[in-house]
Amino acid sequence: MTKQKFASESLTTMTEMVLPNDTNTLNNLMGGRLLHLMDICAAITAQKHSNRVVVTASVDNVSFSAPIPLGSVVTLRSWVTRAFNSSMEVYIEVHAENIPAGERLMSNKAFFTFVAVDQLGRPIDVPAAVPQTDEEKALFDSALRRRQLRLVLAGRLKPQDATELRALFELETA
Ligand SMILES: CC(=O)SCCNC(=O)CCNC(=O)[C@H](O)C(C)(C)COP(=O)(O)OP(=O)(O)OC[C@H]1O[C@@H](n2cnc3c(N)ncnc32)[C@H](O)[C@@H]1OP(=O)(O)O
Repeated sequence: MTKQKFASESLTTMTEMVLPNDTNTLNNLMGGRLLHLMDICAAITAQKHSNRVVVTASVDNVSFSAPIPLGSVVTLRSWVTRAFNSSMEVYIEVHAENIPAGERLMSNKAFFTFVAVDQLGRPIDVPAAVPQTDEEKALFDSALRRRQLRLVLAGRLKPQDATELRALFELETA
């Protein structure tokens, strides 16, 4: 298997129009529908990086700060920020556009974690992700901190073992 891949090789873009079936009673895109689209786009990204079947292991905080009205064009863009052993962190950002009005805003961004699995659902190692641009490098550098935070919150890592978080809060290591 390839030992490493550029982050840009996993770049995925998806574009959808918000239709009546996607909306709530205020004619805005349902949050769950948006999460579904984000999950698909991010999963394709993780597949591109690993060339494996992938499963969603976790989704970090997603905020819905502005409603996305019926008729908007939603563009999702994602790439693998960093790969660990079998898991990959995927960054995804969502833009909503009113094309006739010439308006475009970033509506959401989030980090998903996917795990590559074999045919029996067992985790399997993936290539390292190599960042190239400044943005990719910044997200790569901060990925270990986010990984430790989500694993602590999931009860999979003891807070005292979260070295990056301890350094962030300048806690004593002794
Ligand atoms: C695309 C989709 O929507 S798929 C459908 C929704 N998702 C699912 O059904 C997944 C269900 N969950 C699972 O199958 C399992 O819990 C798995 C495959 C995610 C993990 O399996 P485990 O037996 O716990 O494996 P293990 O403890 O070895 O962990 C494997 C990796 O998952 C990571 N992981 C496990 N849980 C989490 C979590 N909550 N958040 C982030 N990463 C996690 C681990 O850190 C590890 O990463 P690493 O290999 O890079 O170090």
